[in-house]
Amino acid sequence: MTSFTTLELLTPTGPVSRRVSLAPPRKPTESEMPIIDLTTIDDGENARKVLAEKMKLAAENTGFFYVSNHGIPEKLIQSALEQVKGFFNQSPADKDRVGFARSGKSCGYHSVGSTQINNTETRDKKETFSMRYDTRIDPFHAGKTHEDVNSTFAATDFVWNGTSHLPNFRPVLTEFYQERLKLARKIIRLFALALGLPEDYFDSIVTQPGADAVHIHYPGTDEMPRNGQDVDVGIGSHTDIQCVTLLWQDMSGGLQVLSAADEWLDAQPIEGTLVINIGDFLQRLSNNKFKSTVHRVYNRQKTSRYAMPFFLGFNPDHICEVVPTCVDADHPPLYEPISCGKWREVRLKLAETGKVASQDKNSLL
Ligand SMILES: O=C(O)CCC(=O)C(=O)O
Ligand SMILES: [Fe+2]
Repeated sequence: MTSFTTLELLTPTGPVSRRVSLAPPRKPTESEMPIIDLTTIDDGENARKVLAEKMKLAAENTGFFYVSNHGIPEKLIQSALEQVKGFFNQSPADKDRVGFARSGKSCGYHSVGSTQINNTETRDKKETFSMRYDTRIDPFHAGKTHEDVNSTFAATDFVWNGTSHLPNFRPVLTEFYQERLKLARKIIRLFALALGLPEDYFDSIVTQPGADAVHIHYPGTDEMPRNGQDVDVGIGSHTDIQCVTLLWQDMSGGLQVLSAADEWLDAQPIEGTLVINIGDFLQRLSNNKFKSTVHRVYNRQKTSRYAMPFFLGFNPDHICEVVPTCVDADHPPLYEPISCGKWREVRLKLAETGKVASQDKNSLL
């Protein structure tokens, strides 16, 4: 008989207790995590409608799928990985020069164990280097003068100044960020089609989006802890906050996705693919049609695991409501309008403190 434990999870409607299987993760079925081939993504709207239909099925099922032929050169991904390894191989003091708190808490370095995304699991056994959206590197704004809408220019300059001794770190990570931003904008167009909307429906609200790139190192483990205890979780059970996540993972394995039946699925790495998943904000806008699904990572091997997720949100100040195609007399909107920036802030505060400020309570409805 399957046995279960209970985890507290942060969901779009606030924290909930959820029954979760203790059985080892199983392989997902084809429809739980399909592979969608993006070769035809630039071939015209009819070709994109075919892709969008496949994405819709995945979005309504587990909210997780793989994409192949996504157009980001493998060579660029491998160069980014080399740079990221070089960064993490530095001394703790060198990494702390670009510490998250020092940068103004919007980008930079988090050390191993400094975060705990889920309070019912262990601290997260990972270290990260995060980049935030910066208009100056957005190909969409090339050749324009820039206003610092998010007040992050100083923070991003701070982290690049603190890594300038790693000569290719900034240019390679910037190029990789730009490629993912372009791909994420194409993917959000496919999601618009998948929601029965015109494909340019979201275009005007991804011009200066909340778009974060995180580079993660999960250290290996030398031996299994004694007394039947498991190793610490790499990143605890959570849902992603914004709209769409594009995840590159190395071949280590360890990413687990919670099925509708509360069982863990093994989102095994597939060479040449990215994993795409839906975040809470897109679930809100879709009136829960699209699923923002709980996932976590364990690195149980002796060697390091590396992963590089990219999170796309909308322009932070734009107030968004449930989209018209997901509302009718039988399906009234389940959520109040809110901006993606405010939503992110409320969710991060909730993750940090376990509480929502009373003036923000309505935002979580
Ligand atoms: O490392 C991974 O494969 C996933 C990381 C993740 O879920 C996250 O950063 O939100
Ligand atoms: Fe995640």
